[in-house]
Amino acid sequence: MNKDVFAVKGNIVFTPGPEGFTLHQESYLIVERGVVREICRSLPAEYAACRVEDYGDRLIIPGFVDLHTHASQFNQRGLGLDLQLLEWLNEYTFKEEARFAARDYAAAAYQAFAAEIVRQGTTRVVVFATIHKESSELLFNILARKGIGAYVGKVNMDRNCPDDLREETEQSLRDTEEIIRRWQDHPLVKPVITPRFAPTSTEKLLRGLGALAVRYNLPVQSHLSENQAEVRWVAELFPAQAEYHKVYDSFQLFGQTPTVMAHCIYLTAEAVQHMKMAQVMAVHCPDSNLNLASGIMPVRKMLAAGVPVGLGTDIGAGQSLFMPATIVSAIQLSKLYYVMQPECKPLTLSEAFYMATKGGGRFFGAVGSFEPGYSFDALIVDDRAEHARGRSLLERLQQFIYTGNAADIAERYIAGRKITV
Ligand SMILES: O=c1[nH]c(=O)c2nc[nH]c2[nH]1
Repeated sequence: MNKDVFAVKGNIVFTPGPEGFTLHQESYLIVERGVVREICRSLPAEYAACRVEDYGDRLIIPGFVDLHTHASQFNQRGLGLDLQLLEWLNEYTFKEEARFAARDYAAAAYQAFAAEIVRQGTTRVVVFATIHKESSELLFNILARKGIGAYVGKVNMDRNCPDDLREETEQSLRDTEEIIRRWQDHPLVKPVITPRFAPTSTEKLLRGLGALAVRYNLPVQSHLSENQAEVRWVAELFPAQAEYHKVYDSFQLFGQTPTVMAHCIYLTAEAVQHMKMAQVMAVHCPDSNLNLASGIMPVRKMLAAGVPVGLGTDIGAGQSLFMPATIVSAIQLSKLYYVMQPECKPLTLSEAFYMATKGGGRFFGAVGSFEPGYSFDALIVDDRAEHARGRSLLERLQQFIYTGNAADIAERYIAGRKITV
């Protein structure tokens, strides 16, 4: 039997669409060359000789996709969260990110970050590093060695930030291009163009980054309309643009290549339509939005308009890397929003789970589901505690999402490979 084929056996749960879960009790999932081939109740004769990883009564669910977080803010989790965005950046975040000029500091922080996201069950991550070329490349290397699927962004900033984080524009673009050339063909860890946000970018920088995105056909990540003071500031800095998103769009950084924008709280109907038309993905980061008192993303309106939405932990404005906690926060925040605006129905568990798996996973391609052709990114959840006994698979999943933690995750697979914690 081909060594590239194996099967996992257990209780398989996933969301092919946001409207509900697909459940396969005590079934086999066949993996070939890292990709899901099929799910079946008994092992077909052609696979009789293949290795079976038998997980008994445990749950097998897709690995989580964290669509927005900052590896460089891992060490500052929980700090300064009585502040709002712009003060928090100045008082805490920029000071922390300046420390990544030192290679040893960056290596230790990024090792800790990578170990923690694996432990917490995240199998794919879209992540900000800092402006520093060397330490950003450390992050690429550390994630690649662990076998994690990632888009890593060397951050670009050339104004409105402390001197020790302000790049010379041409150098910033050269450093970015160097990293692109070295990493664009890596199978799992790839570069993403990362202007921090409009206020810390000159037009020249944005123009150069948009040109790189298009020339190398690379995805883009940034922040959009997170905080009201930020939105007003962007209007002052870019008076020629009628709206925040148009700043990015006018420099080919808004859907010309696959794009994720974090937060998206204060958008006009026109901006939402633009996102739908360009299929720009919105990343909902509920913990971050609560902590920095930023506001609530109108998720239901975005979904109804046809905007693709994923979820992000947004460390260090968010406090936890555990994606089920982000799923719960997104649902809870949608319920608060519903109380204020009853026409916006709360998110269901399957909708939020979908956002944290297949919904966000589309940024990586066929990721986040167990349909044939999808990358086998999976978690084995060992929830066989007293409270789970006699419950349905769906109830067990509900309890894991609402009350579980990293200790309940027995194994992790990424692209068919078992990843060690
Ligand atoms: O939550 C956030 N974290 C950041 O680091 C950041 N930078 C710009 N805007 C931001 N928002």
